Amino acid sequence: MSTRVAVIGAAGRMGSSVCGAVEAADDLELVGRFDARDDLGDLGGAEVAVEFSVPDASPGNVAHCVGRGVHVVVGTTGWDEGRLATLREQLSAAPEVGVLVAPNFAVGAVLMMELARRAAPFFESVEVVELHHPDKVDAPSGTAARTADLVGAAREAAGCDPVPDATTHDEGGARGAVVHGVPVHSVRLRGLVAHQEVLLGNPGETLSIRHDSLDRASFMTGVVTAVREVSGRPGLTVGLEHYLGLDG
Ligand SMILES: NC(=O)C1=CN([C@@H]2O[C@H](COP(=O)(O)OP(=O)(O)OC[C@H]3O[C@@H](n4cnc5c(N)ncnc54)[C@H](OP(=O)(O)O)[C@@H]3O)[C@@H](O)[C@H]2O)C=CC1
Ligand SMILES: O=C(O)C1=N[C@H](C(=O)O)C[C@H](O)C1
Repeated sequence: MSTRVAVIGAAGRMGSSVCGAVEAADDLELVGRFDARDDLGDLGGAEVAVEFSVPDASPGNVAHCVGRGVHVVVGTTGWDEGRLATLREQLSAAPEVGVLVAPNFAVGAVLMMELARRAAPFFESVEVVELHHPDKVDAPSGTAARTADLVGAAREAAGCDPVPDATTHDEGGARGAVVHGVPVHSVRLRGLVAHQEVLLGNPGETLSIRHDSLDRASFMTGVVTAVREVSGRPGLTVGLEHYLGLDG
């Protein structure tokens, strides 16, 4: 039997790719495409919804799905701690529903974040550079914010000093946004898709960990895996690493 799937944000760059990936999978059936201004209603009878819209709309869309007992795979950015806490409350009233919020569905990007988290306590300096297509509306990227959070927490737990930085004058913000003590720099360039480099430095050596999504196909294996598994993982999961067995 096929799993019935609805896509929210279906006309967008990611949504349209996800519709294609669902249609190409023998065990999945695309039962609804929803976009801005559409009434989500009963989500076309879907068992699982995939949500790739815009940061301001995503929490409302996900709450709608949870309220109807529909499992959700969420790729939209902007899910800060406050939004996640509200979602956890909503899920406590629907304990059978599974929601995965993942800032990046590319397997290589998940590995990049994990490698950066593990490497960060061994270096004095760490900075994140994310590079994306110029139609992206949010900065820093969700992946960069998550990477900086993981790296910052790992360094805190290991008792690392703050990253060294003698800057005293930065009126233009050239040193980037600081997330969990980690400088994050955002590049927007025509021709790019989604790229990130984590730079680590010690006296006499540097380590660069880079991931490149050259095509949105890079996200589809992760999305389809999540669609297949989300109903078996009730409650809130943050990060695809938990579905890939990388959380041990
Ligand atoms: N987790 C991951 O692996 C990835 C995450 N992303 C994230 O996914 C999100 C979407 O990216 P992308 O596809 O490039 O963006 P797009 O702008 O191409 O697509 C977003 C779509 O959502 C629609 N939309 C706007 N408001 C609503 C609403 N209230 N309900 C439903 N749909 C709505 C937009 O319609 P309209 O244009 O008419 O406003 C548009 O069609 C971003 O947050 C991005 O960062 C992107 C790639 C990978
Ligand atoms: O908007 C994008 O394109 C992407 N958004 C996500 C993010 O903000 O991290 C994932 C990936 O980087 C592509």
